[in-house]
Amino acid sequence: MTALSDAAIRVRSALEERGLETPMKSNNLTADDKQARITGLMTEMMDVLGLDLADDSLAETPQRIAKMYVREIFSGLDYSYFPKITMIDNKMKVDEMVQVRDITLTSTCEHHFITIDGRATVAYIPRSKVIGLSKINRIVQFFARRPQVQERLTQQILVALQTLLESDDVAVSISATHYCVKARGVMDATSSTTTTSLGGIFKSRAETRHEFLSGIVR
Ligand SMILES: Nc1nc2c(ncn2[C@@H]2O[C@H](COP(=O)(O)OP(=O)(O)OP(=O)(O)O)[C@@H](O)[C@H]2O)c(=O)[nH]1
Ligand SMILES: [Zn+2]
Repeated sequence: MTALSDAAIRVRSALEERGLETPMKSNNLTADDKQARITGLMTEMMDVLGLDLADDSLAETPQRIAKMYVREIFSGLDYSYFPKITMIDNKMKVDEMVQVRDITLTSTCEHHFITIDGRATVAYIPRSKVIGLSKINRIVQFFARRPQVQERLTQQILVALQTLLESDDVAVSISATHYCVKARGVMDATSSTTTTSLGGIFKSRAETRHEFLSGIVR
């Protein structure tokens, strides 16, 4: 088992304290154990659906799905995948908003295990430290790689950045298409959902909120 980074530990406890951690029950399975178990379960599911697992195109699907869940689309359930975070002292005394727009966001709806496809915009006002820009995208990606509801995902990104930046002045907005809405059920192909989480000055000061929200192109 890989030791967790200090950043991962701090972010996890901040989410736990605020009741924002993804509901999980530890089962002490290693990643390999998880892949083996899911492979068996997917084999059974495909069998129940009446699919022929002897077919050369289907034969490896259970293994593929197990690997995809554990190592890719649900890897954010495991804090050993939390990105390495680079912080730089704010020697240049930046005190205006830093905004990263249109971060590609691909997640999975926890109600239907189907894709959520969207974009995130993240902003913060630097205090003593600035964060390496790509780390913002990586934090978004980490929390997106879980079964999610969009509201929790938005909050988790906010709290993770507040914790790392040691500042409340962070804002996150996500606009996304839920394939559980688009490709099944109500079958609405055009609607999208926007969720916003504002902290510190983004919540308390109308101009800052406006500056952030007006930069988001929908
Ligand atoms: N608030 C919220 N709801 C979500 C999200 N993703 C999916 N849902 C909704 O979760 C709800 C689950 O409702 P259910 O009635 O149990 O599921 P369902 O019978 O498949 O419902 P339909 O999707 O309406 O066919 C649906 O309304 C989904 O649209 C999300 O990120 N946030
Ligand atoms: Zn859904």
